[in-house]
Formats: sequence, structure tokens, C-alpha cells
Amino acid sequence: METWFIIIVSLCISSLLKSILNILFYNYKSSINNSLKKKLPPGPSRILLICNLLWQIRHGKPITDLGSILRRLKLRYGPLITLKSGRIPLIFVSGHSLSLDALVKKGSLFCDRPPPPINERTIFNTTGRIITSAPYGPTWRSLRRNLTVEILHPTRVRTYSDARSRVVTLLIRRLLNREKEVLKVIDHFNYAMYSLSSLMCFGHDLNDNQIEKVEAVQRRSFSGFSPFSPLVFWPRLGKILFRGRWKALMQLRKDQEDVFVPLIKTNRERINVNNNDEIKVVSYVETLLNLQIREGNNISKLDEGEIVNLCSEFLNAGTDTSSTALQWIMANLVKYPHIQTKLYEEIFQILGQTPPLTSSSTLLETVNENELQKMTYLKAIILEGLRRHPPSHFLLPHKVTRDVELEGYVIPKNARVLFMVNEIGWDPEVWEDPMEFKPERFLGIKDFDVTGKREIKMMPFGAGRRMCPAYEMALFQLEYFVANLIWYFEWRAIEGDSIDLSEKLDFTTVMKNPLLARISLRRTST
Ligand code: HEM
Repeated sequence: METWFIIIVSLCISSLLKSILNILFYNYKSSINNSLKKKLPPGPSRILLICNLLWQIRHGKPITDLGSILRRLKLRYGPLITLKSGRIPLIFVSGHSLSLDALVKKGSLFCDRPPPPINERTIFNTTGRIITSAPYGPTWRSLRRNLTVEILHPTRVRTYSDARSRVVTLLIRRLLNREKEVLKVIDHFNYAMYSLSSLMCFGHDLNDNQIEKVEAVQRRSFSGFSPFSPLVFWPRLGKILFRGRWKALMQLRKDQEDVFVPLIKTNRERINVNNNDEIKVVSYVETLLNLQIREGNNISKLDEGEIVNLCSEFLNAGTDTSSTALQWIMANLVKYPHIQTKLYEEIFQILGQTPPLTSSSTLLETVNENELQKMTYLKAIILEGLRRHPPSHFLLPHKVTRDVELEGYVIPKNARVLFMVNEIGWDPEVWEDPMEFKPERFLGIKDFDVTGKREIKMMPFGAGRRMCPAYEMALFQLEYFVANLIWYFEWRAIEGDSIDLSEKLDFTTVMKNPLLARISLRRTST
């Protein structure tokens, strides 16, 4: 009821605003020359778009399932589609060579981001300097470089091996106690990924209680920022009309600060006590406390509110994406037991034993990270999982910095460009039986290039300058988790249940019916 009310009110206000903007920006609009407007990529009229939305509702599909509308439009208009919902055109791209052209060859023109509908600046009165939404420029460069060099560089990633081993031990111990139960695995995967991101973000000395608090507050603040909330589009109006929600949002931010700020202080004290050179395992917060951002002649440090925002971004960007990918991969291993057996045989052959279980030791023996390099079938499974079930079906929105030509059309300055990740990975012209889960397809390819520098066949992490900076670490973490989960346990579907691979759009594209499974400890060799 409330959702419908919001949608209807939103539509009314948006058409009112649109009319006002049309009048106000008439001059701006006419300054986009007519020939250029004519060359916009093709797309449906507003009426056709509304018909598509109605079709969607009539067929019981959620109105937010943009993917299926676009799939129908693609059949009619091709891989480059314009949706004119307001003053600024939205361009959807679903072709390989088009994506390569835009993201890599003309990468410098497609690498800006539109301002988020609502950002920290509007709500919390801070500067809103975070990587994902920073415009292409010096601030983005400093923040991204800090994350890439100080945290995600392979030498740094190696230093987090104790954290990974601690988290996998924690996960396996949780599962060991539930051998007789039907497991809803996603809850455990989410907790594991939050634990790992929290340890990297705030430091290795975080205890389990602190990790739980980080997860709880982060989950709440995440769902508090619903993209359909009226507060997102009209913060000022929403503040008056939806006072209850506004207060709840403010409370969420306060709760987040109550958890994060003491952890930031502990990091500050640690830096002051230790000589920097002596710190072996660096936390993300430590790097942020040390960071100096150069903007022109100005050099500034991050304030506490900005560090809270960046920690929140770090946790959001890395946890749901990774646990979603892990769930999809495990679902396929449960659905196709022959693939699971083949993977276990590879792991067993390389490690030469079943996992030794000594319940007294605090740390369980986990797969030696160096051995992962040899597990080619494991790597193929991870890549196939990301191709078939990319956690994000769209890249984050890109904004073009000036009029640019793409496939004979003009993408005007400031247009928002959305790249359709799933359509690219599912293209039958590139992949045989694209909707099948067949890890073998990657076995013949030596060092598959997931960055798409020369050719884009799939892009679960994007491509070009805004590509996910953590792609190598994310792949490595997935390998490590899957290897351990399969080394320790045999995974089975629950009796009479077939694994349903239907999708649902959440923050990521998740399993509509979350994976339920039974596990048993592997006690004997194959
Ligand atoms: C399986 C795991 C992951 C997947 C599938 C994934 C996917 C993506 C995608 C599709 C983008 C958007 C790229 C674009 O708009 O062009 C992105 C951006 C980003 N990701 Fe990831 N990601 C994963 C894990 C992580 C982790 C672990 C972190 C942090 C530690 C992270 C940090 C970021 C950041 C900061 C950006 C913004 C980059 C920018 O705007 O310059 N991601 N990721």
C-alpha cells in the first residue's frame, strides 16, 4: 500500500517537476543542437515505455525488473538503447564491442559518475568524498589509489592471510555444529564476508562481538537507504512529509557513527604508538588517517565523517557482492554433484589429505593459499559462476564528459550510460549454451583476461578506468572460500528439492529462493 502510494506520488511530482524543468531549461535543451539529438541511439517513446511497464505488471513481474523490459527493447532496437525519462538521456549498452569501445578505447570520456540522487553531503552534511560516486578527477584518483596501493596490492593482500584463515575457521565451525540441519547458507556467507571486510577495514584485533556490531549496523543502514525512498529524490520535501523516516535515517547514521568512531580512534592510537614501519598488517582506516588528498594546490586530510563514509563504502562494496557470488557458485555445485565431485578430486589430489580435524585448536587447518594457484578447475568454476550469475547485472552508472560518438550515434555530454553486464556474459554469439553452467569452457583458455583490456567477453567487475579495483582480491577470496567449503564438506540438496536458480534484484542480483542445503563432513579420501 505504502509502496504504491509512494510510486504514484513520485510519478505525479516527477511529471510536475519535468514540466517546470522543461520550461526552465528550454534554452539548455535547444542548445543541444538538433542534428545531434537526431543521432541519439534509438529507443522507445515514453508511451511505449509505459506500455512496457504495464506489460510487466500484468505478467506479475516486479516493476523494478528493468532487465526484462530491456531484453524486449533490445530485440527491437539493438544493443544501444536510449530511454528518455527526463532531461538527461539514459543510454543502455549491451554489446561486447560497444562496451570495449566505450569503457576501454574511449575510456577517458566514459569514466565520470553522475552525482548520486542523494549523497552524504545532502543528508549528513559532510563532503561526500567516496570512490564509487566521486567525479573523475583528483579526489577520486587519490582515494582509489590509496585503496589499490595500500590495501589491494598483491603484497598487501597476502598480509591478510591470518584474517582469511580466522574467518574460514569461524565459518567452518559454525557449519560443523549444523551437520544435521537444513542450512540456509547465505546467512553464514554474509557473516563470513562481513567479518573479513571488517578485519581488513578496522584491524585484525577486532573481536567477534565488535564484528557482529559492525555487521548489524551496516546491514540496517544499508537497507535504510532504499533507492525508492522519496527521501532519495526530494530530501528537503521528504524531510517534511516523511518525518518519521527522516528521523530513522538520522538515527541510523548516529548508530553507525557510534560503532565506527571508537574503532577509528583505536586505529589512530595504534598509529601513534607504533612506528609506521613496524605495522605489518595495515588496516584500511589507518591508510585513510594517513591520506592526504591533493585537489589543485590544496592538500587536505579526511575528517571523521568522511572516514565513516569510506568505511561504509568499503564494507558495502565488498560484502554483498562477494557473498552473492559465493552463494551462486555453491548453488551450482549442489545442483550439479558431478562438478562438485570433480572439484573435490582436484583439491584432494593437490592437498593429499582430508582436512585434519582437531576440535581443541582455535584455528582449523585451511587450504594453503599458495596451492590455490594449481587448482585450475576451481578457477574455471569461479569464472563460470561470475559469467553465469554476475552479482551486479549493471555496472554503476557512468557519465560522459563530452559529446562522443558510439557506433554512429552521438552520446551527448552528461548522458548516463548503463552497461548491461549479464547480457554480455550470456551472449550466444560468444558463448556456446550461454545459460548452462559449464566450467569446462574456461579450461581451454589460458589466463582468461577478466579485465577486458583487449576484448570483452564478460565483465562481472566492469572494465576500464572505473573497473572494480578489488577484482583480483575478490577472485582470490572466492577461490579460497569455495576450496575450503568443498574440502571440508560434501554439499547436497535437501531431499525432494531441486535447486531453483531464479533471480531477484536486491542490492545485487540474488537467488530468489536462497540456497538450502545439507552438509556432511568428508572423513575419508576419494
Ligand atoms: C565478487 C566480488 C565483487 C564484484 C562482482 C564487484 C563488482 C564491481 C562492479 C561491477 C563495479 C562497477 C564498475 C563500473 O562501474 O565500471 C565495482 C566497483 C567498485 N568496487 Fe567492486 N566488486 C566486488 C568486490 C569488491 C570488493 C571486495 C571491494 C573492496 C574491497 C570492491 C570495491 C569497489 C569499489 C571501490 C568500486 C568503485 C570503483 C570506482 O568507481 O572507481 N569491490 N565493483
